[in-house]
Order: sequence, then structure tokens, then C-alpha cells
Amino acid sequence: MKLVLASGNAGKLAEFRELFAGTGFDFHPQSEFAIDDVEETGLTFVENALIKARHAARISGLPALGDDSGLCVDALDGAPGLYSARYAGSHGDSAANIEKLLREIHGVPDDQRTARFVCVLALLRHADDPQPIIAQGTWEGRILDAPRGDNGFGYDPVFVVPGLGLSAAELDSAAKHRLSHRGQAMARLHELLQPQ
Ligand SMILES: O=c1nc[nH]c2c1ncn2[C@H]1C[C@H](O)[C@@H](COP(=O)(O)OP(=O)(O)OP(=O)(O)O)O1
Ligand SMILES: [Mg+2]
Repeated sequence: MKLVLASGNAGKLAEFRELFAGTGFDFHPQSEFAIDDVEETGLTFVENALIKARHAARISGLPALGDDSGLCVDALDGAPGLYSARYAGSHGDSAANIEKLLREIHGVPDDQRTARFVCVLALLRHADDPQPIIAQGTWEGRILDAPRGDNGFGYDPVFVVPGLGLSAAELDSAAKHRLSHRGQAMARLHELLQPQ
């Protein structure tokens, strides 16, 4: 199946390139079709993943996969959550986003720094598909008090994986995929796509 990945995030696209390797999907980033970013007006990850996929499917005429994801921090009542990419104001500046997160959570004791990454994938076979395939994944962890590691993207340097004692940015990509919200959502998507 040829499909458009409805994302402009280079970090996500690099992960999807690996996650789709060998699956038989012919995967193309939306930039190949000159598809711009759509306004994320939804109030849930599911709605935004659908909005992105629908926009890409409409313009390309191809099946499209949207990914809406974010980091939900318990001590901040789930923030930055849906607004993770725009937490510090302008869209996608991850250094400023991390700085704001560390400021907001400053002084919160270790055992109250629990958080999770959430990823919702929405696959539409065409723009008006009334039966989207929705797959979700979550990844539990804690927020560090300073960034660590150079791998990954976004909030990875401040998300520590319990048990491993490593930040998500200290994992290689294969290890991240085995654990991450996106790796789990992709595994679930594959299950849902198997013939019943
Ligand atoms: O594995 C991850 N490791 C670290 N950070 C992550 C991850 N997964 C999502 N995130 C963060 C990045 C961004 O701050 C937000 C996603 O926002 P989100 O709107 O879904 O993506 P985006 O605007 O960057 O690109 P696009 O909408 O074109 O897919 O969550
Ligand atoms: Mg976005």
C-alpha cells in the first residue's frame, strides 16, 4: 500500500522510516506532495491525528497516516499534552519547550515527576473514509531536572525510562522503538491491519 505520512516533523519521519522498513508499505512524507501543515484544531490526540491524515489524503489522493503525539506530565495536570509542540509559544522549538517544562516542574520531588508520552496514529484509506484505523501507544517515565543525551527529538532528553535509568535521548533508535509510544502504536496498527 502506498501511503502518505502526514507529518512535517523530521524526528517523527526518521522514526517512521525505520518503523516502516520491511513492512511492505510504500511510505512517502507529505513534503513530497508539497502538503503544508494543517491547523491542529482538535481537542484530543485522536481528533488531531485524523485532521492531519484527512488533509494529506485530500491533497494527495492517497491513503494517509496522521501521528498526533505529546508528553503528559502528572504534576502539571497533563500539560503540555496536546499542546506539546507549541508549549513555549511558537511551533516546534524543542529547546524552548524543554526549558519551559523544566521551569514549570522545578522543585517537584522525584516521585511526583511521573509522565507519559502518548502517540495516536490515524490511517485513512481516503479523505472521506468513515472507518479510520486508530492505533494508540503510551510510554511511562519521569521528567529529569536537566537534559541528557543526543539521540531522538523533542522532549526525549528530559524523559527518563524507569528501570533503565537512561533518558529517551540516550537510547539508540532500535531500543526506543521497542519501548516507545510510537513503536507500540505502530505494532498495534500492524495488528489491526491483519486480515481478520
Ligand atoms: O518520541 C518523542 N520523543 C520526544 N518528543 C516527542 C515524541 N513524540 C512526540 N513528541 C513531542 C514533540 C512535539 O513537541 C509533540 C508532537 O506534536 P505534534 O503536533 O504531534 O507533531 P509536530 O507538530 O511536531 O509535527 P506534525 O504535527 O506535523 O506531525 O510531542
Ligand atoms: Mg503538530
